[in-house]
Amino acid sequence: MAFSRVRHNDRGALRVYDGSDDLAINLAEYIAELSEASVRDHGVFSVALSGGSLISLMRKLCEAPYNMTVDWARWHIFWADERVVSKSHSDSNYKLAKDVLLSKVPVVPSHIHSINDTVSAEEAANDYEFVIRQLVRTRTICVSDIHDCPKFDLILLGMGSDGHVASLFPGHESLGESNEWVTFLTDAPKPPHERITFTLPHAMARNWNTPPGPYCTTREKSQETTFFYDRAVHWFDDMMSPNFTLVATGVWTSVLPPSISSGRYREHCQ
Ligand SMILES: O=C1O[C@H](COP(=O)(O)O)[C@@H](O)[C@H](O)[C@H]1O
Repeated sequence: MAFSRVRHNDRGALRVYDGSDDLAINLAEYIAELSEASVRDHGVFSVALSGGSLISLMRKLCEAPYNMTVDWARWHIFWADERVVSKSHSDSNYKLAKDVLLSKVPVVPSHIHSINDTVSAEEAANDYEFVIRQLVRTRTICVSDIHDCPKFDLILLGMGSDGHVASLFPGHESLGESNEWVTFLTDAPKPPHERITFTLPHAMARNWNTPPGPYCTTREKSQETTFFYDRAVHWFDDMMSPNFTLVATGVWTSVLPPSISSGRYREHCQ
């Protein structure tokens, strides 16, 4: 059965699927429904992507019926994190999304808000925050009801095997940044070392009374030897906040704390 109808959770949700295909089918349906609801509500669907395995999990959006039924012209695409490399570099999150998804659907090129790849990491982060501020001002991106902060219609976050989401790495000093919406790293533990990323409050709604919008993170891989469960586990409190949906395959949920994997968050999808 499909992912349940889009709704705003009053708590986080965990949705577990049998395998990668099952997850991808349901993720496409979830995104398509959210796109439709957002366009109906305010004429735009603003979505912030990550890189990595998340992008291939979005593959079903290029196929029928979504390639025809989604209102692609209303999409505005952002990146929750990006590696500071040229857009044609194989490490570029933009290139990955372009190759796998964006080149296959009729998104308006000027609605693809990629980073400036010709400047330093610090300049790219400042520049990207400026772009987002302009689009908040014109209400292309909605604004939080209680803060003057962006409220994307969807932020899609993968999770690395070391527990990082966007380019927020467990234990890294950039986690302390709370004034900016976008920050930069020049020493990311995972190469490439130069990156920009939404900050933790921005990406995960921590410290905000009202979460700014729906969040979805995906994990499909099985438990890997490199997965430091104890390093990643501190995210889960943030993740399971209202509006956060954690989408995973059954095999991965074996590494989740029992309170999340079998408890109050779990939604039954079949
Ligand atoms: O470096 C990154 O890794 C994460 C996770 O990637 P995955 O391939 O392990 O799923 C990704 O979400 C992030 O955007 C990217 O910059």
